[in-house]
Amino acid sequence: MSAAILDGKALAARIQAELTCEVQSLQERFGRPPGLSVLWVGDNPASAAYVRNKNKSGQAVGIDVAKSQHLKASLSETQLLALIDRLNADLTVDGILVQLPLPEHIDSGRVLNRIAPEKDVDGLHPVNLGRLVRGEPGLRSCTPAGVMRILSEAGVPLAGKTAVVIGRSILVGKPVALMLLEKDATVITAHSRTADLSAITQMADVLVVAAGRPELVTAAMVRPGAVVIDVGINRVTDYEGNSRLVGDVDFDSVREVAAAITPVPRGVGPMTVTMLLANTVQSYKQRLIE
Ligand SMILES: Nc1nc(=O)c2c([nH]1)NC[C@@H]1CN(c3ccc(C(=O)N[C@@H](CCC(=O)O)C(=O)O)cc3)C=[N+]21
Ligand SMILES: [Mg+2]
Repeated sequence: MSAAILDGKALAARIQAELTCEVQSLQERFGRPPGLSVLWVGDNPASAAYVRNKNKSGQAVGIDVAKSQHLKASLSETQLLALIDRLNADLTVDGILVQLPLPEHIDSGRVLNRIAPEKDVDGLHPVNLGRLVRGEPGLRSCTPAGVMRILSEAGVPLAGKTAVVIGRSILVGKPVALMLLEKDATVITAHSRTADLSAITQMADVLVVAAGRPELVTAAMVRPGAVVIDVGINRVTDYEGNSRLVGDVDFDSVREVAAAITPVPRGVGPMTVTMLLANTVQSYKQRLIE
């Protein structure tokens, strides 16, 4: 048996087409497009492609990304906080995203706390994370939201199922575990200190892998018929010196045992970007009403 491939890129394209129509009609009704400012500080090479995708896709659906900025690595924390204050006060900006990681000399917690919660399209402000914990509506982090959308579009049942999340980051592991719990899954969070990871992962009906370790999950760790969502994105160089992207899941072996699996690239990554755009539109509409 070979798993169904959950095509995140195709789903992303479909949702972005819907967003394009919606943005067009919002623009006509309210006289301005939704605005998104992506702030990229320094030159972390991994961030370049992601930031480019966010701005390019934003523009493609009609979101105004003119206030996105690439800032020099020597920018002080004080300068970054002052910039966020200006964007918070700017009525044409509906969404602010500070690309992580930030340079060492900047405290990312303090920066994320400064973003107005109603413009926090990354869903990382304590207010939005608190709303998630409490099961209240609010802006939800993009990668976890993308994972949940892939599962719902594929019709994967969650209530009463065992979901295992590998990884406990604030960007992915913790919020996705809460979202799975909200859908009545029995959720286990495994991480780098978990004893006998394989025994835990073999329990999973749904396995979400956000460990940040290339091809950590092999076929022997996966229960036959499980649904596997690979959040990892790692650039590796093979013995011939060729560079390629791999996930945290050994795709070629796991696809032989899983019922369904997301590829890397073209899996979760494009959905992360799409959920960012959806959050920006949500924030725009919310801010119009309030
Ligand atoms: N504040 C913040 N919010 C984030 O959401 C955030 C972040 N920081 N830091 C880094 C991670 C990573 N991330 C991705 C975005 C797009 C792709 C993406 O477009 N991937 C494509 C192409 C990948 C490629 O070709 O390099 C794919 O998987 O098919 C992947 C990963 C957002 N992140
Ligand atoms: Mg860890």
